[in-house]
Amino acid sequence: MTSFPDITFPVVTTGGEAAWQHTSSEHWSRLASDWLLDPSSLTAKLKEQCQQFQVQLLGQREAPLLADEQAWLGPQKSCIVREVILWCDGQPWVFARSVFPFSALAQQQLRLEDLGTKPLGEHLFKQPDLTRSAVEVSSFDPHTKVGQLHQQLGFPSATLWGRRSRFTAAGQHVLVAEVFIGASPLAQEYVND
Ligand SMILES: C=C(O[C@@H]1C=C(C(=O)O)C=C[C@H]1O)C(=O)O
Repeated sequence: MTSFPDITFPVVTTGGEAAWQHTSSEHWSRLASDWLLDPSSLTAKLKEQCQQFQVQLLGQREAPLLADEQAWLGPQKSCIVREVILWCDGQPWVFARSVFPFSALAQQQLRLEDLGTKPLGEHLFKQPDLTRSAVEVSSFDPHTKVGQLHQQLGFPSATLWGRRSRFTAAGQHVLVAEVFIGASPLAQEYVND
C-alpha cells in the first residue's frame, strides 16, 4: 500500500493557469498523443498499465468554481469539487479535478456522494446514457499549481499536459480535468519541452 504524501486541498485555487484549447488547433499536431485524446476511461487505461492502481482522494467538498468552469456548468453559485491523484505501482501519474453541481451529487443514479477512493470513471462509464463533450487540452507551466504539485511529488520542473471534458449522465454534468504528472509517460515525454 502506497503511503500518500500530504497534499493540501484544493490544489487548484486560481483561474487563468490553463489555456484550454480544442484539439483542432494547429498546435495540436505537435502534441498528438493518445493519452490526451483517448475517449475511453482513463482509469481503465491506467489499470491496464500497472499492477497496483490507487486513487488518493485529496478532497471532495463544496469549493469555488473557476470562471472557465462556470462556462461548462452554467451559473452555479457553488459546486462540489473533487481532486485526486491517480497512482500506478506507487508512482503518481494523473492529477484530476472534477467539478459538479449539488444536483449531480443528489442524483442517486450517479452515486457521487459515496465515491471516496473509488475511481469516478468506474461510475460514469457505467451510466447507460453517458455522453462526453469534445476534449480540450492545455499545457501547465512549472509555476502553475499543478506544475508545483508535480515538483512537490519529487519530479523535475517540466511543462505538463492535461485534458478536460464534460460528462453528462442522468441529466447531470460532471466536468473532469486530468493532468498527466509525475511518472506518467506524457509528463516524461515532454520533460524537456
Ligand atoms: C473520468 C474518469 O475517472 C478518473 C478518476 C477520477 C476520480 O476518481 O476522481 C477523476 C478523473 C479520471 O481520471 C476516467 O476513468 O476516465
